[in-house]
Amino acid sequence: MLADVKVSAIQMVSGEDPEQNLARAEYWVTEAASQGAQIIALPEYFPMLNRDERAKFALAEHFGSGMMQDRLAQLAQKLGIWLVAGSLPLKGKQADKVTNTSLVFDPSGAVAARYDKIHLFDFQKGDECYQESASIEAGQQPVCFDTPWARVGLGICYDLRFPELFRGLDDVDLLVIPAAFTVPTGRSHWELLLRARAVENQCYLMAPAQGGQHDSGRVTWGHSMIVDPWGEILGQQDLGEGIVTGTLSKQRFDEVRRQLPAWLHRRL
Ligand SMILES: O=C(O)CCC(=O)C(=O)O
Repeated sequence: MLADVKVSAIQMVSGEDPEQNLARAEYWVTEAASQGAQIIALPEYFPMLNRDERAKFALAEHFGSGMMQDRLAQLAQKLGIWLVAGSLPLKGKQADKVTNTSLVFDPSGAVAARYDKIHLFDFQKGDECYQESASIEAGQQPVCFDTPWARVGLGICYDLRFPELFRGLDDVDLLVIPAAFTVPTGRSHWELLLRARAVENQCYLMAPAQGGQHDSGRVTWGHSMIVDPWGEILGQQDLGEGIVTGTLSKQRFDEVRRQLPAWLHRRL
């Protein structure tokens, strides 16, 4: 179903102040829209990247109401774009957990999709230690949604390592994977995994990331990227805030699947 469309991945270096981060996100999304992007995606935890789990709980909203969701809906509506709002914490079913959720707003400001991160990042290497499973309620459902140009599948950060999640989606044209990768894993695996997911699914992939030194002391890998169905990198930003824009081309998409019909050769 793909039709040509411009898309943008926003890279951020979110600090601890949600108001400041939201304002930066609004600025960059507006900038991307002014460059003609119709589908714009923010990174994981764009409203706040913090080591303090309690701050995440304080920020979490109920699904369907709250300042962050209102601002994002208004932004999508004002600009007339599809906004994949990276991820933000929403209140979970369990009182002691939140979800790590990507909300998608359509140009009317309505929520077109909700994806809760399925695979939780528990990791220990040197100084870097994360235990997402202690505070995050895992999602259960793979999610994709349709825009007028493309069917889009969603994943968040660590999900990138689980190819079966994306293979299970219904023939998407574009994968959007907001992230905040660590430096050691990013250096070794980020580009490799992004390009592999694009090549094996023969689709476009856009990965908006956190990238740089954050107020909290955390450092993230960045390298936001747009990859085409052949695995070529259409654009990337190493570190710091900015926009990566690219055009999804129907001609290129069809050509890759025609020349190398691996998608058709799957043994389901
Ligand atoms: O998979 C990785 O290496 C990083 C994942 C991560 O940072 C996350 O899911 O928050």
